[in-house]
Amino acid sequence: MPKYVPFQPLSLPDRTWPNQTIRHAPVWCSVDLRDGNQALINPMGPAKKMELFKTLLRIGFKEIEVGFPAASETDFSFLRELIEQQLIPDDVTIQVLTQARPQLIERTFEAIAGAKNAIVHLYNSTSTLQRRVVFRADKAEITKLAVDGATRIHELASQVSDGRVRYQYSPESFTGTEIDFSVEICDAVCNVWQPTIENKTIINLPSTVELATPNVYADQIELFCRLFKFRDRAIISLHTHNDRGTGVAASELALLAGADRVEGTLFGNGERTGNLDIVTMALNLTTQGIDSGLDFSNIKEVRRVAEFCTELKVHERTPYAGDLVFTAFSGSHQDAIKKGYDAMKESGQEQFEVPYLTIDPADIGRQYDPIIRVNSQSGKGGVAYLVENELGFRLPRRLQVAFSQVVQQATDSTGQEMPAREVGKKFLETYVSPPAELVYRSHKPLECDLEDQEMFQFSIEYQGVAHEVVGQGNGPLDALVHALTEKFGLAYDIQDYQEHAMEAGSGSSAAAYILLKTPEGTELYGVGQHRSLTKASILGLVAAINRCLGLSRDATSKR
Ligand SMILES: CC(=O)SCCNC(=O)CCNC(=O)[C@H](O)C(C)(C)COP(=O)(O)OP(=O)(O)OC[C@H]1O[C@@H](n2cnc3c(N)ncnc32)[C@H](O)[C@@H]1OP(=O)(O)O
Ligand SMILES: CC(C)C(=O)C(=O)O
Repeated sequence: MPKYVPFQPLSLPDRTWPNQTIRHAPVWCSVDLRDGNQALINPMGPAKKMELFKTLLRIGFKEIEVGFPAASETDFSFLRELIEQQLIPDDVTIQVLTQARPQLIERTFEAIAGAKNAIVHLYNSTSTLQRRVVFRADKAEITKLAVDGATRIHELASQVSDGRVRYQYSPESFTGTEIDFSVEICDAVCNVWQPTIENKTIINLPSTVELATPNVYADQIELFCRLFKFRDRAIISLHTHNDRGTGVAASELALLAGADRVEGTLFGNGERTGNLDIVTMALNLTTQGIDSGLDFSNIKEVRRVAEFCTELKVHERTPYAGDLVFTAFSGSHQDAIKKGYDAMKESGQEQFEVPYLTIDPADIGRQYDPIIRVNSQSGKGGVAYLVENELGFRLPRRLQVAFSQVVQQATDSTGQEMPAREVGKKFLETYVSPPAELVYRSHKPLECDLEDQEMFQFSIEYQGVAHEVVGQGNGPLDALVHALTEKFGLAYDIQDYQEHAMEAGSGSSAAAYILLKTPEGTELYGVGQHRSLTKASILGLVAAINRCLGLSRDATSKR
């Protein structure tokens, strides 16, 4: 006998779920305070339970499994506190889990006394393996266990006069149970509970252990729904775990297969590899334009509470919530993201269409600025994005290329990420305020008789000495270049000039980008920023000249 044998899928050649699409959100039930809690190294105490409960309410859950009150005093007294302190909103139903054992069921009803709306959730395991090794019982005995439990629940519920009690039954380990037996036992339980169209029973079909690919679970759900006598009087609920890493996929496919309701936890906390991650599943719906009914607009706060209560960290790569999921390090991704945002801004379109991003981070309370982070794998797009975001400069393409090489050199030499603020600092010290041999103080126009020519006098300092220089040209930049060539022999050619107004918030100033060519043929940018466009241009030119001067200084010192 081999150690591992493949899961035998059921035969369902006329399956219909692959042709379906999800069109609306399921009913959600959070099981954070029960399945999530039972899997913790340190189960939550009353204060943490309360904080998590309140967070679940804020998110918008209307059904919350608050515990297994017959199993633990903490769960019991927490439930009593919720009920006695009237902390459960009228439109919220609390759910409690119990095994099919009379004393546990009785204690469960003591726990929910006074609750306006409660779901009593009965479970017993039904799989071939559990029947054989845990219960050592045949199908009839397992069915009797469930029916006896259901009967006791029905008796106790009929004595409740001050609240509504609904029923839920889970054939635990459903995925390892023959479908006809799952149907048989659920039919037997429903025969006791006698659900109606108005008062449906919840039949929860758990993938207690994920045993096969998600399509197999979908087949199981579809076939169950076809065979189950009470389908029209039942809410079919899913409860997937993530043993094979496909808990979300399994629930999504099973919704296609006809399920109505989904149980899960925030960020997938739960037994072993966890329960279905409700945050991921809900936000997956959001990205399809479907209102999930849950509010994750402040996902950071939800994550903070979940991490505090569970003492488990949300992994950096967790969909939507992880630290790194809105971060692109690699150059081509950064370039594409920047272009995507620019295109959306230009077109003013509503539809969110940015390469590599499935959701607008702002919709879940995350920020744009950490989207792009720069390390030695980054390219011009990301670097330009950061400079624009940090400082408001919209770099011409050639300057993007040039500056990304500057950044690349720095990140290659440190082997470290360069934070956005450092990138901004590097940009300023490289292009806006490089070491200055030449300093511009002021300028004024002079009379000029020549057509299409202007003349200016510039007050400058060169190599620590103040000078007044005069030059003429087709504008102030040209005039300054001529004046400096004439006076100091600084012969640089302007190759490119670009400018733009800086956006509001940057002090409504202008930015100018000057590309100079040295007599040796090297091209260097300088950047100026000032309230006056003319001064921004002159400052950009002076910055570029200082970079050229620095280059020849370096060359001389190396000789
Ligand atoms: C898949 C799930 O997540 S199901 C939820 C599981 N959650 C928990 O177990 C957390 C809370 N549980 C507990 O605190 C305890 O297990 C208790 C209080 C419920 C029961 O405690 P104990 O009776 O002392 O022990 P234990 O859990 O070992 O009981 C196992 C017995 O219950 C039986 N049993 C297990 N599940 C069920 C069930 N759903 N219905 C009836 N009997 C059951 C087992 O067959 C076993 O019987 P045996 O003692 O005759 O062999
Ligand atoms: C009690 C059931 C629903 C359960 O937690 C599981 O099967 O994982």
